[in-house]
Amino acid sequence: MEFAAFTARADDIDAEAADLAKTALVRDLFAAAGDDLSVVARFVQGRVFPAWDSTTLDIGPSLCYEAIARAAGQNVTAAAVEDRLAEMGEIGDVAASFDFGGQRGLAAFGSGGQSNLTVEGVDEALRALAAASGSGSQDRKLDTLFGLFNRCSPAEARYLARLVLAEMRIGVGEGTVRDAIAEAFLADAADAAAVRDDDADDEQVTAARERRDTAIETVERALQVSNDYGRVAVIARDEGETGLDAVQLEVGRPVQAMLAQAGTVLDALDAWGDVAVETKFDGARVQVHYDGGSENGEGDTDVSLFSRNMEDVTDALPEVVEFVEREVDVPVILDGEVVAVDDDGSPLPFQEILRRFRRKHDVDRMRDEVTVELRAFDCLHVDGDDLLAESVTDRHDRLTDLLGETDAVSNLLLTEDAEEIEAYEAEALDAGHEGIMLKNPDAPYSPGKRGKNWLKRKPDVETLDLVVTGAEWGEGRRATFLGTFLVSARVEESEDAEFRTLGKVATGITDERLAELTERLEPDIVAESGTQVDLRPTTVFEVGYEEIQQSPTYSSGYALRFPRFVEVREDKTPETADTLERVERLAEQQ
Ligand SMILES: Nc1ncnc2c1ncn2[C@@H]1O[C@H](COP(=O)(O)OP(=O)(O)OP(=O)(O)O)[C@@H](O)[C@H]1O
Repeated sequence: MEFAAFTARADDIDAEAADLAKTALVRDLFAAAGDDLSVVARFVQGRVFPAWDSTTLDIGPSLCYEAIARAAGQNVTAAAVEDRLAEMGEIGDVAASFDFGGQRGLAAFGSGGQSNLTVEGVDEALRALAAASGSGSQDRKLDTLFGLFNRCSPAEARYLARLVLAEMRIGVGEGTVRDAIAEAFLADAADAAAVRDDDADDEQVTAARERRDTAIETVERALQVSNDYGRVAVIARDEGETGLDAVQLEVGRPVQAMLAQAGTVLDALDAWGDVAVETKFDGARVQVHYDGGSENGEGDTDVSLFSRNMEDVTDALPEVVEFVEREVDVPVILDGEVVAVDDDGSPLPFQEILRRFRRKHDVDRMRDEVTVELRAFDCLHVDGDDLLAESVTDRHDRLTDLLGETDAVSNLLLTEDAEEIEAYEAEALDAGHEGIMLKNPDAPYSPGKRGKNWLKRKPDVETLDLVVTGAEWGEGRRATFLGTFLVSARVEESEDAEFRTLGKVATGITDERLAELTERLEPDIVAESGTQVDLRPTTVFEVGYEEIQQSPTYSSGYALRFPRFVEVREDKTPETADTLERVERLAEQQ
């Protein structure tokens, strides 16, 4: 395909505002792309390389301005290009505003005022440019880019500049490309697309939409698995649905990470009954690919580690590479978090992992300063089996089969009991983790999706300022601390400060804080029975919660679900703490 033909269609796509009509134009472009289909499917999104490939062109804006300036002629400097950019606001428009290649339409172009650039030629040139490395590589990049601009018509220059800086600005996102692939090459979607434009009756339109949606899902799955729009477009055209269904994960090619939404324990229990609960590790997401140790040439590591953005971070994390090589002997793709830990394996603050995560220099020196470890929580592939469609629990079983029940694997609790979740959360927070994740135990792994199947437990929106009226001594290593605090609301009308109990708070308090609180509250103990103590009301806690429930357990007639310690309200006294009336009001508003 001529590059000029591609850019003319890009202009048409840009000019079309309606989503469906835009998709139809992209579909027609794909249908006309012939041998260049895979490149066109990427270029249309401003990509030269597939998403799984972390190769970059490594062309910064200034190199691009310099190349444009050179192609624009002797009197134009990079500074002048920048000035024009400040005026016009967008590099494509700037590139299109210059007269490249001397006598446009004569010597520089072939017959008919066309440049002789092809989509394939531009792709090859850009790939060669990306591969340039070592001394003088920036100069070679500049030369190649200058050569390309020098041959461009204004419309071509507009899109070349945008392609090089990875933003096409024609309003074509991943969804448009996916739908266009389905419409161009899968019979069901094409047929459905035709129906939607007609004056068909509702039933026909619904049936057509369903056929189109099914076809789109087929494309979507193949895209999720391969992360390669070009390859999927070609498979859809040449092998149809059967070919797309056969697309498999490939070890070494990262998959988009599944993401979480904020949610509550009660949301999770309501929606799924059983909940898979895990620690939320406070580190950096990492996807581990290991080819099982097959022969792959001298000294090459066969473990690759990718960040959440699919950037290759293998060299920064040698401990994780060594761990995988030591513990695993089959091909795998694992999902997890890499955390910084102290000598006991306890988690260190998030800032510490940032000192290691993308590091390119001094890795060995930093390795001595900050120790990192893998915490795997999911398993996408083991020894030839793709597991994306399996449930959370089955995938986790495969993970423990692989690595055993060690610190390197999340400890998954399957429960329908809110109190068990509360206890799990308390333990996770005590151990210094960020919190908990709640997962639908039956859910598949949906790459790139921020769906409702993974919830990160939401911080409490509403808090109450409650008086501490009792406590319990802890157990084991915490036997000398007050560990659980009974919190109460003030009865507004009461003459002599009356308080009604509302719940027990044990979650969200570090050991250090417990020691402080014990020291502070011990003088207030007025009665003791077993591990339980009554306290003179002096101290106000800010307490978070998920829900207020009617309950006979406490004297207020209410109970807080998932109460959590937030802070001591040093600025409040029991007289200014929240009242039972406020609690009642909040309970009604839920
Ligand atoms: N057990 C776990 N299961 C899934 N994700 C976990 C787990 N432990 C830690 N995580 C991390 O939690 C992230 C989701 O939580 P969070 O939303 O706080 O992450 P973020 O990157 O700060 O924000 P966001 O994902 O909303 O952009 C995951 O991407 C993963 O890195």
